[in-house]
Amino acid sequence: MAITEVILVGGGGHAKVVADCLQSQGTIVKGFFDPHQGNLLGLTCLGNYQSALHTDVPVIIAIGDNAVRERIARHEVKHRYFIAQHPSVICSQYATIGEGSMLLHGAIVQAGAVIGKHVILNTGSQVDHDCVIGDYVHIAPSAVLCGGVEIGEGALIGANAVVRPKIKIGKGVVAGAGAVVVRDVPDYAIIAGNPARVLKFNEPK
Ligand SMILES: CC(=O)SCCNC(=O)CCNC(=O)[C@H](O)C(C)(C)COP(=O)(O)OP(=O)(O)OC[C@H]1O[C@@H](n2cnc3c(N)ncnc32)[C@H](O)[C@@H]1OP(=O)(O)O
Repeated sequence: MAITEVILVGGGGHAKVVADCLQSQGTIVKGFFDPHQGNLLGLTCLGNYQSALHTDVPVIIAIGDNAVRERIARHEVKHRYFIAQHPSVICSQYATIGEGSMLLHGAIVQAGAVIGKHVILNTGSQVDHDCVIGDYVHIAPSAVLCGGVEIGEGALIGANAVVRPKIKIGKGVVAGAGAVVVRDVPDYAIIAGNPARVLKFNEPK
């Protein structure tokens, strides 16, 4: 089997988890691009984000911040994007996964789910049947999306949140850690609690 090489864009905490995930799936992480040139599991820093424009090795934008990940994907880096999928992930053969997405340790994706581009399905998150997840979304650790949930572009579903079946969550929404989402959520709302209520709204992009 051919050994795949990948380069990460980003060198923070999320990149650390993604690098570990990639190595666990047998992929060689050649290094990372990061303006801060931090220490990432002993990997080689290859320069800042601009340097990433010049690589032809497949890339993953391993940055947890949805807006930054989107900005880099849209404007700065034009690449072949790789999908990270830890060996512990359970992903239905009837699900589709967009380029650049990261399915981290223990995530579960069920039949009929459609996952967009550059999405993070973080540790132990669950995306059940027929969910539709927009580009640049982050489903945080242990969050649970019941069947048929729709999540708009760039939303963050916080750690351990639960979303009831067939709920529609707008773009740019932030659902707080532990939120229990029982009704549809408008674009850019920040919600929290059980049942989740709107705290305020983010500025639309
Ligand atoms: C690997 C990883 O680390 S992935 C990381 C994933 N990230 C997360 O899960 C974090 C998600 N973010 C949150 O939960 C945040 O607390 C947010 C977005 C809900 C709110 O953040 P902020 O806008 O900064 O609000 P702030 O902290 O000022 O709190 C505002 C009020 O909401 C309450 N509140 C904040 N978060 C929550 C929450 N998760 N559940 C219930 N209430 C909350 C606060 O107690 C406060 O109440 P008060 O006004 O009565 O004092």
